[in-house]
Amino acid sequence: MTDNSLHEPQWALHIEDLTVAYDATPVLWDIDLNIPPGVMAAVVGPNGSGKSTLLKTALGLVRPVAGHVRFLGRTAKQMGARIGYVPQRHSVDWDFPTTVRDVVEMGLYAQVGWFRRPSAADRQRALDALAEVGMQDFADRQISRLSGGQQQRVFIARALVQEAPIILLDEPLAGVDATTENIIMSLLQRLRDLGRTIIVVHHDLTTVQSYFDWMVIMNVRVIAQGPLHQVYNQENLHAAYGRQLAAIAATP
Ligand SMILES: Nc1ncnc2c1ncn2[C@@H]1O[C@H](COP(=O)(O)OP(=O)(O)OP(=O)(O)O)[C@@H](O)[C@H]1O
Repeated sequence: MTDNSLHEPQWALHIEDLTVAYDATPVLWDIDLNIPPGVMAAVVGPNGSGKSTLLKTALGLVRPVAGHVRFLGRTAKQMGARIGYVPQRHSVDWDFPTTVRDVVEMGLYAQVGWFRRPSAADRQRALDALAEVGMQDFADRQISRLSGGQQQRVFIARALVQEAPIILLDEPLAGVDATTENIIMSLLQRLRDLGRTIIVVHHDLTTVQSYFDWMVIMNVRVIAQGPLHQVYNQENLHAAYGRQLAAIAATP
């Protein structure tokens, strides 16, 4: 029997009946989610509400108990490098001995093949991507010898060379200064304006309205999802954050 609901190419991200547990404790429960192409979507919710797990499960890095995920109608595996992923900074082994240039060139391998060396033109694309994020002067620096904000920008440059239509970022603004925040957000907005879909786990409710046009509010379950102006309201935020809300944001 074929299930046509699995193939939903009109959605950049389509998630159905997704349940995920760590050690028998459910951390995502019966998630149904649709994000259309070409939006800049914030995924918000309190600490431990399952935001990172949602991204990792969508990418196939965590195995769900139930449910399925499609990007533009395809599995994450079928999409391969057509999904860019910028993981949470603390989840990356920054001591791995590699240069900034190498990290960005890794984004090219899916296109040029693992066994072919990148051509001069490919390498130039990597440098161009570094220039886009203002990191061209750091190409030969060891990745471990960068600040947190600089590391994030390098990972974004890698997503840029992948030319992925969908980019997932897990708290790209955590611990970065205002200048880096501006560089990252204007770059992401430019990519969105070019038609890419940007999905960002975001912590700061005070900036969510200025940066995003789509929103998913979650706490183990999805509390609300849709265009930001429809979803960002006191009732939905309260349902997700409860009493914490007053402490973390001035809400509408
Ligand atoms: N590998 C793991 N093994 C066991 N439990 C885990 C694991 N990863 C996350 N958890 C738990 O799953 C829940 C959801 O975690 P997750 O990191 O997805 O939440 P989050 O919303 O991204 O949190 P934060 O905002 O603090 O980054 C938390 O209770 C967390 O402790």
